[in-house]
Amino acid sequence: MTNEQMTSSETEPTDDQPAPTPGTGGLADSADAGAESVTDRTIIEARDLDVYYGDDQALQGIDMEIPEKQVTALIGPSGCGKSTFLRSINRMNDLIDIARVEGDLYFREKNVYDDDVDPVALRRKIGMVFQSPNPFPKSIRDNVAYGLRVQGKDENVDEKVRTALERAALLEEVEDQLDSSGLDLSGGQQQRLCIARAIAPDPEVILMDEPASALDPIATSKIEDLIEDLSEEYTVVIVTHNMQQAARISDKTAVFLTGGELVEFDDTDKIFENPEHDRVEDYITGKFG
Ligand SMILES: Nc1ncnc2c1ncn2[C@@H]1O[C@H](COP(=O)(O)OP(=O)(O)OP(=O)(O)O)[C@@H](O)[C@H]1O
Repeated sequence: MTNEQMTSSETEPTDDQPAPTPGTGGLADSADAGAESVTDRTIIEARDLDVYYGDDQALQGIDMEIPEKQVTALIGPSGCGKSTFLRSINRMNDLIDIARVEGDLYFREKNVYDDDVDPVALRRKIGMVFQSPNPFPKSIRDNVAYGLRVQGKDENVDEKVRTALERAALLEEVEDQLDSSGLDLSGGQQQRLCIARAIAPDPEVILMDEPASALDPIATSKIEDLIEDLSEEYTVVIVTHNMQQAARISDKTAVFLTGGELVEFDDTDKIFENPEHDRVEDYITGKFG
């Protein structure tokens, strides 16, 4: 995007949207952005976003406004572009050689694809949890401390590790074994450890790509409870194949359909009880997908 294409809201600080400060990778500081609790303020906005892999288009003209400190679920049949959209938010698609993004993706009104945005700084603010739990072959403590040390946030590491484990609803279970390997935990505990690792550096947004799909029902239910709790402090965007899960835990739901189109985005209750589009109703009621 060129400067000519920028709107004034991206170039001029406003009362509730200060200009990015130096040393923050081109992004505004969360402290600057205000710390009020639940709001309907948009934190992430896609405008006419297209993503291609080589010549194949995976997302078409996506427009979406994701509210802060709420849970937004991305649902839709396999291959419709949910993970691609998730990865475009924190520029994980940059790591895929053939991926190309067109259009705009704003994080707190700053286009994350602008030249002055450092993707590594962006990923500090927008963390990610993957489908399969992937702890490092390190101790529980070092798994959680990893992100802090990488970012030079190495003061009071032990306290920050405990806080992150507590926020991830894992501290009670592992308190006496912080020096044991993260790989010795159960699958559900490993996933909560990965969530603790993601939240230790205190991001603003947590992206989750089917975080419970490899877990049993009890571990899944713990992760769902945790996601609801996390949304008091963080914005959560979650890809799920499980429609009941989306209905249970999300405030907003985006329905993508084949071809990489966002067909409907609304309050979760509206999507599941009275969707606008027949294709969404057919998908929700299991007629396809
Ligand atoms: N690394 C890649 N290289 C090439 N094509 C890709 C890549 N990742 C995804 N695609 C293609 O982009 C389209 C969207 O894929 P994506 O994984 O985003 O969909 P999805 O809705 O998350 O699917 P699923 O529910 O099966 O995980 C698919 O056609 C897929 O084959």
